[in-house]
Amino acid sequence: MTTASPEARPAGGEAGAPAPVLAVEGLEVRYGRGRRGRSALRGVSLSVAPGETVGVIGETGSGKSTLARAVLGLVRASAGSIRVGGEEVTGYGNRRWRALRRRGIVQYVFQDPLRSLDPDLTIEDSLSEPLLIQGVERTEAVERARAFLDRVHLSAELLGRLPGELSGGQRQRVAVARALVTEPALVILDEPVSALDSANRVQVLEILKELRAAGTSLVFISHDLGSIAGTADRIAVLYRGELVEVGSARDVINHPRHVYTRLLVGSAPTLHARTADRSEREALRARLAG
Ligand SMILES: Nc1ncnc2c1ncn2[C@@H]1O[C@H](COP(=O)(O)OP(=O)(O)OP(=O)(O)O)[C@@H](O)[C@H]1O
Repeated sequence: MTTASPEARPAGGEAGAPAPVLAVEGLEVRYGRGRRGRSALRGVSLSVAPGETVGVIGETGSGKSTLARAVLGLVRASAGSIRVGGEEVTGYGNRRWRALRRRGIVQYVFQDPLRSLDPDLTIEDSLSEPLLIQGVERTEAVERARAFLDRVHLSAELLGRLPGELSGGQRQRVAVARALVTEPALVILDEPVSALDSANRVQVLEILKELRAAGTSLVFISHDLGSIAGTADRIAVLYRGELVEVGSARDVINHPRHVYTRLLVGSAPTLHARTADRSEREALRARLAG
Protein backbone atom coordinates (compact mmCIF):
# COMPACT_ATOMS: atom_id res chain seq x y z
CA MET A 1 0.00 0.00 0.00
CA THR A 2 1.75 3.10 -1.10
CA THR A 3 -0.33 5.88 0.38
CA ALA A 4 -2.06 4.22 3.32
CA SER A 5 -1.32 4.68 6.96
CA PRO A 6 0.28 1.76 8.78
CA GLU A 7 -2.08 -1.08 9.59
CA ALA A 8 -3.46 -1.04 13.10
CA ARG A 9 -2.52 -4.63 13.86
CA PRO A 10 0.57 -6.56 12.91
CA ALA A 11 0.06 -8.60 9.76
CA GLY A 12 1.33 -11.70 11.51
CA GLY A 13 4.13 -14.01 10.59
CA GLU A 14 6.47 -12.34 13.08
CA ALA A 15 7.49 -14.30 16.15
CA GLY A 16 4.41 -14.92 18.26
CA ALA A 17 1.90 -13.43 15.81
CA PRO A 18 -0.38 -15.88 14.01
CA ALA A 19 0.21 -16.13 10.25
CA PRO A 20 -2.46 -14.19 8.34
CA VAL A 21 -5.16 -16.12 6.48
CA LEU A 22 -4.87 -13.56 3.70
CA ALA A 23 -1.80 -11.51 2.83
CA VAL A 24 -1.99 -9.22 -0.18
CA GLU A 25 1.19 -7.29 -0.99
CA GLY A 26 1.59 -4.53 -3.58
CA LEU A 27 -1.29 -5.89 -5.66
CA GLU A 28 -1.81 -4.39 -9.10
CA VAL A 29 -4.65 -5.40 -11.41
CA ARG A 30 -5.05 -4.09 -14.95
CA TYR A 31 -7.97 -4.75 -17.27
CA GLY A 32 -7.17 -4.89 -20.99
CA ARG A 33 -3.77 -4.63 -22.62
CA GLY A 34 -1.44 -1.96 -23.93
CA ARG A 35 -2.70 1.58 -24.38
CA ARG A 36 -6.33 0.52 -23.99
CA GLY A 37 -5.58 -1.16 -20.67
CA ARG A 38 -6.61 0.50 -17.44
CA SER A 39 -5.43 0.01 -13.93
CA ALA A 40 -8.10 -1.05 -11.41
CA LEU A 41 -5.86 -1.65 -8.36
CA ARG A 42 -2.49 -0.08 -7.54
CA GLY A 43 -0.12 -1.08 -4.76
CA VAL A 44 -2.79 -2.63 -2.55
CA SER A 45 -1.47 -4.33 0.60
CA LEU A 46 -3.81 -5.84 3.14
CA SER A 47 -3.69 -8.70 5.59
CA VAL A 48 -6.39 -10.56 7.49
CA ALA A 49 -5.47 -12.31 10.73
CA PRO A 50 -7.18 -15.53 11.84
CA GLY A 51 -10.61 -14.69 13.24
CA GLU A 52 -10.46 -11.10 12.03
CA THR A 53 -13.15 -9.26 10.05
CA VAL A 54 -11.80 -6.62 7.69
CA GLY A 55 -14.27 -4.28 6.03
CA VAL A 56 -13.30 -2.86 2.63
CA ILE A 57 -15.18 0.31 1.81
CA GLY A 58 -15.12 2.40 -1.34
CA GLU A 59 -17.36 4.13 -3.83
CA THR A 60 -18.51 2.58 -7.08
CA GLY A 61 -15.59 1.84 -9.42
CA SER A 62 -12.98 2.07 -6.63
CA GLY A 63 -11.89 -1.54 -7.21
CA LYS A 64 -13.66 -3.44 -4.41
CA SER A 65 -14.98 -6.29 -6.56
CA THR A 66 -11.67 -6.45 -8.42
CA LEU A 67 -9.93 -7.06 -5.09
CA ALA A 68 -12.46 -9.80 -4.22
CA ARG A 69 -12.06 -11.39 -7.66
CA ALA A 70 -8.26 -11.30 -7.45
CA VAL A 71 -8.30 -13.04 -4.04
CA LEU A 72 -10.62 -15.71 -5.50
CA GLY A 73 -8.45 -16.21 -8.60
CA LEU A 74 -11.13 -14.85 -10.93
CA VAL A 75 -8.89 -12.06 -12.24
CA ARG A 76 -5.10 -12.15 -12.48
CA ALA A 77 -2.69 -9.88 -10.65
CA SER A 78 -0.44 -7.83 -12.96
CA ALA A 79 2.03 -7.37 -10.07
CA GLY A 80 2.29 -8.05 -6.36
CA SER A 81 1.46 -11.17 -4.43
CA ILE A 82 -1.48 -12.93 -2.78
CA ARG A 83 -1.14 -15.58 -0.08
CA VAL A 84 -4.25 -17.46 1.02
CA GLY A 85 -3.99 -19.66 4.12
CA GLY A 86 -0.19 -19.34 3.90
CA GLU A 87 -0.13 -20.55 0.28
CA GLU A 88 1.42 -18.32 -2.39
CA VAL A 89 -1.29 -18.35 -5.07
CA THR A 90 -0.34 -15.39 -7.25
CA GLY A 91 1.04 -17.39 -10.14
CA TYR A 92 -1.66 -20.06 -10.11
CA GLY A 93 -3.37 -20.90 -13.38
CA ASN A 94 -7.06 -21.81 -13.68
CA ARG A 95 -6.53 -25.48 -12.78
CA ARG A 96 -4.70 -24.76 -9.52
CA TRP A 97 -7.20 -22.05 -8.57
CA ARG A 98 -10.07 -24.48 -9.17
CA ALA A 99 -8.31 -27.05 -6.98
CA LEU A 100 -7.80 -24.44 -4.26
CA ARG A 101 -11.45 -23.38 -4.38
CA ARG A 102 -12.50 -27.04 -4.31
CA ARG A 103 -10.54 -27.52 -1.08
CA GLY A 104 -12.88 -24.90 0.38
CA ILE A 105 -10.14 -22.81 2.03
CA VAL A 106 -11.54 -19.57 0.68
CA GLN A 107 -15.26 -19.15 0.00
CA TYR A 108 -17.36 -16.26 -1.20
CA VAL A 109 -20.77 -14.64 -1.06
CA PHE A 110 -21.76 -12.19 -3.80
CA GLN A 111 -24.34 -9.40 -3.73
CA ASP A 112 -26.76 -11.40 -5.86
CA PRO A 113 -27.29 -14.79 -4.18
CA LEU A 114 -28.39 -16.23 -7.52
CA ARG A 115 -24.76 -15.84 -8.60
CA SER A 116 -23.58 -17.90 -5.62
CA LEU A 117 -26.33 -20.56 -5.95
CA ASP A 118 -27.20 -22.92 -8.81
CA PRO A 119 -30.89 -22.19 -9.64
CA ASP A 120 -31.50 -25.88 -10.48
CA LEU A 121 -30.21 -27.33 -7.20
CA THR A 122 -32.42 -27.67 -4.13
CA ILE A 123 -31.17 -25.88 -1.04
CA GLU A 124 -30.14 -29.24 0.43
CA ASP A 125 -28.08 -30.05 -2.68
CA SER A 126 -26.59 -26.55 -2.82
CA LEU A 127 -25.47 -26.83 0.79
CA SER A 128 -24.08 -30.36 0.55
CA GLU A 129 -22.38 -29.97 -2.86
CA PRO A 130 -19.16 -28.30 -1.58
CA LEU A 131 -18.72 -31.20 0.86
CA LEU A 132 -19.44 -33.87 -1.78
CA ILE A 133 -16.79 -32.24 -4.01
CA GLN A 134 -14.36 -32.65 -1.13
CA GLY A 135 -15.17 -36.38 -1.02
CA VAL A 136 -17.41 -36.37 2.05
CA GLU A 137 -19.91 -39.23 1.94
CA ARG A 138 -23.51 -38.13 1.01
CA THR A 139 -25.31 -38.93 4.30
CA GLU A 140 -22.67 -37.09 6.29
CA ALA A 141 -22.61 -34.18 3.80
CA VAL A 142 -26.39 -33.73 4.09
CA GLU A 143 -26.22 -33.95 7.88
CA ARG A 144 -23.44 -31.37 8.07
CA ALA A 145 -25.23 -29.09 5.59
CA ARG A 146 -28.45 -29.23 7.63
CA ALA A 147 -26.52 -28.28 10.76
CA PHE A 148 -25.49 -25.01 9.11
CA LEU A 149 -29.09 -23.90 8.60
CA ASP A 150 -29.27 -23.04 12.29
CA ARG A 151 -26.20 -20.83 11.99
CA VAL A 152 -28.04 -18.70 9.42
CA HIS A 153 -31.42 -18.82 11.19
CA LEU A 154 -33.24 -20.81 8.48
CA SER A 155 -35.76 -23.58 8.94
CA ALA A 156 -35.15 -27.13 7.64
CA GLU A 157 -38.47 -26.83 5.80
CA LEU A 158 -36.66 -24.91 3.07
CA LEU A 159 -34.26 -27.75 2.20
CA GLY A 160 -36.43 -29.19 -0.58
CA ARG A 161 -36.95 -25.84 -2.33
CA LEU A 162 -35.10 -24.25 -5.25
CA PRO A 163 -33.39 -20.84 -4.80
CA GLY A 164 -36.12 -19.22 -6.94
CA GLU A 165 -38.69 -20.34 -4.36
CA LEU A 166 -37.08 -18.35 -1.51
CA SER A 167 -37.15 -14.67 -0.61
CA GLY A 168 -34.04 -12.59 -1.37
CA GLY A 169 -33.07 -12.55 2.30
CA GLN A 170 -33.50 -16.32 2.67
CA ARG A 171 -31.43 -16.89 -0.48
CA GLN A 172 -28.61 -14.73 0.83
CA ARG A 173 -28.63 -16.67 4.11
CA VAL A 174 -28.40 -19.94 2.13
CA ALA A 175 -25.46 -18.45 0.20
CA VAL A 176 -23.76 -17.62 3.52
CA ALA A 177 -24.44 -21.18 4.81
CA ARG A 178 -23.02 -22.66 1.59
CA ALA A 179 -19.89 -20.55 2.01
CA LEU A 180 -19.48 -21.92 5.54
CA VAL A 181 -20.05 -25.66 5.17
CA THR A 182 -16.44 -26.42 4.28
CA GLU A 183 -15.37 -24.43 7.36
CA PRO A 184 -13.12 -22.18 5.26
CA ALA A 185 -10.22 -20.20 6.66
CA LEU A 186 -11.56 -17.12 4.88
CA VAL A 187 -14.90 -15.92 3.51
CA ILE A 188 -15.05 -13.02 1.04
CA LEU A 189 -18.40 -11.22 1.11
CA ASP A 190 -18.88 -8.78 -1.79
CA GLU A 191 -21.77 -6.42 -0.98
CA PRO A 192 -23.64 -9.21 0.86
CA VAL A 193 -26.44 -6.98 2.14
CA SER A 194 -26.75 -4.34 -0.59
CA ALA A 195 -29.61 -6.05 -2.42
CA LEU A 196 -31.61 -6.76 0.75
CA ASP A 197 -34.42 -4.79 2.34
CA SER A 198 -33.67 -3.30 5.74
CA ALA A 199 -35.15 -6.17 7.83
CA ASN A 200 -33.15 -8.80 5.93
CA ARG A 201 -30.07 -6.60 5.97
CA VAL A 202 -30.19 -6.42 9.77
CA GLN A 203 -30.59 -10.21 9.99
CA VAL A 204 -27.67 -10.96 7.67
CA LEU A 205 -25.47 -8.40 9.49
CA GLU A 206 -26.36 -10.15 12.78
CA ILE A 207 -25.31 -13.47 11.26
CA LEU A 208 -21.99 -11.95 10.14
CA LYS A 209 -21.40 -10.68 13.69
CA GLU A 210 -22.07 -14.19 15.02
CA LEU A 211 -19.60 -15.67 12.52
CA ARG A 212 -17.03 -13.12 13.60
CA ALA A 213 -17.64 -14.04 17.24
CA ALA A 214 -17.22 -17.72 16.30
CA GLY A 215 -13.77 -16.94 14.84
CA THR A 216 -14.38 -17.08 11.05
CA SER A 217 -12.11 -14.68 9.12
CA LEU A 218 -14.14 -12.38 6.91
CA VAL A 219 -13.46 -9.77 4.25
CA PHE A 220 -16.63 -7.73 4.09
CA ILE A 221 -16.80 -5.49 1.02
CA SER A 222 -19.37 -2.70 0.84
CA HIS A 223 -19.98 0.82 -0.41
CA ASP A 224 -21.94 1.46 2.80
CA LEU A 225 -19.91 2.43 5.84
CA GLY A 226 -22.98 1.97 8.07
CA SER A 227 -23.13 -1.77 7.23
CA ILE A 228 -19.42 -2.30 7.81
CA ALA A 229 -19.01 -0.13 10.90
CA GLY A 230 -20.66 -2.49 13.39
CA THR A 231 -19.23 -5.70 11.93
CA ALA A 232 -15.55 -5.10 11.11
CA ASP A 233 -12.53 -5.15 13.43
CA ARG A 234 -10.58 -3.09 10.91
CA ILE A 235 -11.67 -0.97 7.97
CA ALA A 236 -9.69 -0.52 4.75
CA VAL A 237 -10.68 2.43 2.55
CA LEU A 238 -10.27 1.97 -1.19
CA TYR A 239 -10.25 5.09 -3.33
CA ARG A 240 -9.62 5.03 -7.08
CA GLY A 241 -7.78 1.71 -6.91
CA GLU A 242 -5.58 2.53 -3.92
CA LEU A 243 -5.98 1.77 -0.22
CA VAL A 244 -5.81 5.22 1.30
CA GLU A 245 -6.45 4.29 4.93
CA VAL A 246 -6.45 1.13 7.05
CA GLY A 247 -7.12 1.11 10.76
CA SER A 248 -9.29 -0.18 13.57
CA ALA A 249 -12.98 0.42 12.86
CA ARG A 250 -13.13 2.78 15.82
CA ASP A 251 -10.15 4.88 14.65
CA VAL A 252 -11.31 5.09 11.05
CA ILE A 253 -14.79 6.22 12.12
CA ASN A 254 -13.81 8.53 14.97
CA HIS A 255 -10.52 9.88 13.57
CA PRO A 256 -10.62 9.51 9.78
CA ARG A 257 -7.34 10.72 8.31
CA HIS A 258 -7.80 10.73 4.54
CA VAL A 259 -10.06 13.37 2.99
CA TYR A 260 -12.14 10.68 1.26
CA THR A 261 -12.66 8.80 4.54
CA ARG A 262 -13.71 12.05 6.22
CA LEU A 263 -16.26 12.58 3.48
CA LEU A 264 -17.55 9.01 3.88
CA VAL A 265 -17.88 9.33 7.65
CA GLY A 266 -19.38 12.81 7.32
CA SER A 267 -22.03 11.45 4.94
CA ALA A 268 -23.10 8.51 7.12
CA PRO A 269 -25.94 9.71 9.34
CA THR A 270 -26.38 6.34 11.07
CA LEU A 271 -22.90 6.41 12.60
CA HIS A 272 -22.43 7.84 16.06
CA ALA A 273 -19.47 9.84 14.79
CA ARG A 274 -20.22 13.46 14.06
CA THR A 275 -21.66 13.89 10.56
CA ALA A 276 -20.43 16.79 8.47
CA ASP A 277 -22.86 19.48 7.40
CA ARG A 278 -23.42 20.23 3.73
CA SER A 279 -20.78 22.96 3.42
CA GLU A 280 -18.14 20.79 5.14
CA ARG A 281 -18.95 17.93 2.74
CA GLU A 282 -18.69 20.27 -0.23
CA ALA A 283 -15.30 21.51 1.02
CA LEU A 284 -14.06 17.91 1.38
CA ARG A 285 -15.32 17.05 -2.15
CA ALA A 286 -13.50 20.09 -3.53
CA ARG A 287 -10.26 18.93 -1.86
CA LEU A 288 -10.70 15.46 -3.38
CA ALA A 289 -11.31 16.90 -6.83
CA GLY A 290 -8.33 19.27 -6.54
N1 LIG B 1 -13.98 -6.86 -16.74
C1 LIG B 1 -13.58 -5.58 -16.74
N2 LIG B 1 -12.98 -5.04 -17.84
C2 LIG B 1 -12.55 -3.76 -17.84
N3 LIG B 1 -12.66 -2.92 -16.80
C3 LIG B 1 -13.25 -3.38 -15.69
C4 LIG B 1 -13.73 -4.74 -15.59
N4 LIG B 1 -14.27 -4.92 -14.35
C5 LIG B 1 -14.13 -3.73 -13.71
N5 LIG B 1 -13.50 -2.82 -14.50
C6 LIG B 1 -13.15 -1.43 -14.14
O1 LIG B 1 -12.28 -1.49 -13.03
C7 LIG B 1 -12.60 -0.47 -12.08
C8 LIG B 1 -12.95 -1.12 -10.73
O2 LIG B 1 -14.15 -1.87 -10.88
P1 LIG B 1 -14.77 -2.73 -9.68
O3 LIG B 1 -15.93 -3.49 -10.23
O4 LIG B 1 -13.69 -3.48 -9.01
O5 LIG B 1 -15.27 -1.55 -8.72
P2 LIG B 1 -16.22 -1.62 -7.45
O6 LIG B 1 -15.61 -0.76 -6.41
O7 LIG B 1 -16.51 -3.03 -7.08
O8 LIG B 1 -17.54 -0.93 -8.01
P3 LIG B 1 -19.09 -1.25 -7.67
O9 LIG B 1 -19.30 -0.81 -6.26
O10 LIG B 1 -19.82 -0.39 -8.66
O11 LIG B 1 -19.30 -2.72 -7.89
C9 LIG B 1 -13.74 0.33 -12.68
O12 LIG B 1 -13.20 1.45 -13.32
C10 LIG B 1 -14.36 -0.63 -13.69
O13 LIG B 1 -14.94 0.08 -14.76
